[in-house]
Amino acid sequence: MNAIEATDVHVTLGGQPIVRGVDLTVPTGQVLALLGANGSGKSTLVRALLGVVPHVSGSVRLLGRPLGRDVPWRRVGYVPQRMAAGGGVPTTALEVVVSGLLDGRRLRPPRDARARALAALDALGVADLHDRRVQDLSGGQQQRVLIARALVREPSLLVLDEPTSGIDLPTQDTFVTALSSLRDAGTTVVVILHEIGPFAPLIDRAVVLRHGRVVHDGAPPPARGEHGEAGHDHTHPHADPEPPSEGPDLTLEVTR
Ligand SMILES: Nc1ncnc2c1ncn2[C@@H]1O[C@H](COP(=O)(O)OP(=O)(O)OP(=O)(O)O)[C@@H](O)[C@H]1O
Repeated sequence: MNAIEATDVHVTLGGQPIVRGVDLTVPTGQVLALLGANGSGKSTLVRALLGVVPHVSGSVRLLGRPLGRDVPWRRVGYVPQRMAAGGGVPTTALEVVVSGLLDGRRLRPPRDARARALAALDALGVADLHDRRVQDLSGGQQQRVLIARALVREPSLLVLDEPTSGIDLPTQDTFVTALSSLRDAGTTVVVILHEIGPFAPLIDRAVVLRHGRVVHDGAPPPARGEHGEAGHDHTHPHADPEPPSEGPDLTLEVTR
């Protein structure tokens, strides 16, 4: 079965065509990197695949079901682009992760929620921060908490939007380790990346977007692509001289 089947997806935001006819079939168990310059439509595409923004035409199936109520959402994990994990509400890291175990039908977390949440935090190397308020954590620590929140669901399909932007190398390595165990468990992963970097050995396939269209679909570009080589300029964080314009661009790159 395919985890994602998207056909001719078009998304328009603010009157502008942002995703322009994307076909994307992701077989179960594949680890796919979605690459492209700032503003090429990567986040918008994954949001449309998950139904967070509507697509104006085309069709999307997730885990065998048409996008909508029939999708087994409990089996889908999503880590959006960097955002304040706790907003204005004082919330501990543990609570954020436990919230990953809640869904519409379940008002109380399962009995083993605490143990599972602690294990997820531990997998990301931040178990010791479990009773700290998320808003007091650094950006990279918050990002790890959000990834733990997605992992605790043990999703069949995990979608990550730039999970490593602004986090340091040791944290990236922790994340690479967490991702490789997911891969070994047969989880389908779609990950938006700026640089393939340490993920190279884990990536089965790379899709590069430019101006809302797929311009490459196949082998991942080299980890440190040479300038001028296919894939390089689309994956480099500073390649696009145009700053991203209006929109919910939440990538506040604190450490860059
Ligand atoms: N709600 C919105 N209204 C209007 N335009 C939007 C909206 N959201 C995004 N856009 C625009 O859509 C384009 C694609 O944005 P998107 O965030 O999908 O790109 P991206 O490839 O993920 O970029 P980045 O690498 O910077 O995260 C950008 O030009 C952005 O300004």
